[in-house]
Amino acid sequence: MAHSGTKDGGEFRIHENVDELATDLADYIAELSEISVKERGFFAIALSGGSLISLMGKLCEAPFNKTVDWAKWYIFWADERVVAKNHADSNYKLAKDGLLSKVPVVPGHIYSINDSLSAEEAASEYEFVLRQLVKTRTVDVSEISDCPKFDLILLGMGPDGHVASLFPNHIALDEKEEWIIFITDSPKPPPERITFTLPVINSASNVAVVVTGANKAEAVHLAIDNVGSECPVLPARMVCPTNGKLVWFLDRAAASMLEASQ
Ligand SMILES: O=C(O)[C@H](O)[C@@H](O)[C@H](O)[C@H](O)COP(=O)(O)O
Repeated sequence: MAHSGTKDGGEFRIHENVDELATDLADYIAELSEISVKERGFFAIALSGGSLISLMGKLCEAPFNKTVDWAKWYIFWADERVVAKNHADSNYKLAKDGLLSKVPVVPGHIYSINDSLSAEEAASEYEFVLRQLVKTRTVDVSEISDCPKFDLILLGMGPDGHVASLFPNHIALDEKEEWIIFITDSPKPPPERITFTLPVINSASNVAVVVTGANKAEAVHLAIDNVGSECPVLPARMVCPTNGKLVWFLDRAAASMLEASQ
C-alpha cells in the first residue's frame, strides 16, 4: 500500500494502482468474513453496482476461492436498478456474472430484489424480507436502533459524490425511518432504483467505499477533507457508521486531491 491514514474516525488506504487495491480489498473482505462467521455464524454483506464488482475479482481466485467460507455468506444489494435480472443494467446480473457464479455461495442466500414489481413495491418487499432476516439475526441488529447491522456494506462513489442510489440534494438523503426506499429520478441512468437509506448504511459494522480514477478526485477530497460548510454536502460525506468502521479504498488517481494524505 502506498499510504494509509485516518480522518474523522474513518481510515483511508491509498494504493499504487488498481491491482494493488484489488488485492487489499480481497484480503479485507476475506478477513471480515472470517471474523463474522466466527462470531455470528453468518456473513451478511451488501454489494453495490459499478466498478466495485470487477475490483472484487480477486475473491474468485486462489487462495480466496478456497479459503473463504462462502456457504455462510448472505448477499444483499445496497442499491439496485429496477430492471429485469437479466438486463445489462442489473446490479444483480453484474455481481452474478462477475463474482457470484464463480464461487460456491448458496443460491438461497442471494437476496436480489423482485424484478416483477414496481420500484415502490420492490423496495417495500425487500425491506420486509430484510426484517425477517434481522428477526432471526441472520443479519445482526444495531444496538441503538432497530436497524439491520450488516457485517459489511460495500459502496462505490460517483464523480458527483453519490453512494448507493443516494444522490446529491435528493430528498432520499433525509430519510430517517425507512430502511429501503425507491427513487424514480436517478440522475445516473436507469432512473428507477431502490436503495438502502443512510440510517441502514450508518448502522453497519463495516462500510467500505471503493473509488478509483482521477474523475473522482475532487469528490474524494470533498468527502474526506475538512472543507468549508458552504460546500454542498456530498452523500459520501454523510457515510459515517455510528458504531462501525469506515474504510476508503483509493487508487493514487482518486486520492490525488486529498489533503489528508499530504
Ligand atoms: O448501481 C449503481 O449505479 C451504484 O451502486 C452506484 O452507487 C455506483 O456504485 C457508483 O455510481 C460508482 O460506480 P462506478 O464505480 O462504476 O463509477
